[in-house]
Amino acid sequence: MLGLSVMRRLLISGGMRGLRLQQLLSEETLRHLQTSPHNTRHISVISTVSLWPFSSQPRDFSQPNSSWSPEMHKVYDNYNALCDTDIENGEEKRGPWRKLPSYNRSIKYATGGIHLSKLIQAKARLFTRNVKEQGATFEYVVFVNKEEKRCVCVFQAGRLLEGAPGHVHGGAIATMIDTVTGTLAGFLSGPVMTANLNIDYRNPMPLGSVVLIHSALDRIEGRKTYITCKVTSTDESKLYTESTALFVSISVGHLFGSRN
Ligand SMILES: CCCCCCCCCCCCCC(=O)SCCNC(=O)CCNC(=O)[C@H](O)C(C)(C)COP(=O)(O)OP(=O)(O)OC[C@H]1O[C@@H](n2cnc3c(N)ncnc32)[C@H](O)[C@@H]1OP(=O)(O)O
Repeated sequence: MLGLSVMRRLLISGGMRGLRLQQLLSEETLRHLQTSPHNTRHISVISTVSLWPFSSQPRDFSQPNSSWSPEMHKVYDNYNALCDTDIENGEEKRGPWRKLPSYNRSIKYATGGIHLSKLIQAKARLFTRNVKEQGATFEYVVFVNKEEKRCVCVFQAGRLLEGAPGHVHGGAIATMIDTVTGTLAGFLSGPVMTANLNIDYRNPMPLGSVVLIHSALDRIEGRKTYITCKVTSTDESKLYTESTALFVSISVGHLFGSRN
């Protein structure tokens, strides 16, 4: 095993494939973290700690896999095509749509001070990405439109998400709504937490369905970001749920118990 000083030199020289926090967060989240005076101390602690240098590239769960139904593939392909880069007069032109990568945890194998050890638990996993069997629970990909301040998630509900017989559990649907609205709020406003989530369940969602979760910014008032959300069939003819969500911007210190 390499000594710590050797590993540190390899990391500094860029000779290893160690991942940094900056590579795992969206540009917007990092910008908010770095510009907020509340976060300066925590981000400087976190960002200087490289992750375990021998870890491989984390798996991006938003990539197609063999559990996806033909419908899931088709809708994914349609939205993915919107993310293509065009070449105009020799210049790369990027449209407003972007596919977001998705990992099963945000920070891996970091070592550090008391703040990090409180936040980072080696065995912690993102709730929606913690089942190894592909297709068993939450299969989803989020596409964001930065200009229109909205996003669309393509979601295939696996068999382990059963609630009412043959149908998706209301809590699993709520989880996906929280995830998608939270992703949009975080994309637009930086670090946030869900303060309020209201859901009207309009129609039962059959297990194995592929649905679209449409989420859009309603308004931002100071620290409050209000998001609306609708879950529909892929042809948008059937409405499964309607919801509204409130996210409140937090400082990183809030996660450590600070109210400042
Ligand atoms: C990092 C990378 C990760 C990868 C990501 C993967 C994506 C996954 C995405 C997953 C996403 C999953 C995300 C999750 O699941 S987050 C987990 C679920 N959420 C929580 O645990 C949050 C718990 N609550 C709190 O921590 C605090 O209460 C918060 C932070 C929300 C506010 O406490 P704070 O002390 O900071 O603020 P404040 O109390 O002064 O309030 C501020 C303003 O807000 C208004 N207000 C507050 N609450 C409510 C309410 N219920 N209805 C209406 N209004 C409310 C309040 O009146 C005030 O308004 P105004 O007086 O200013 O007008």
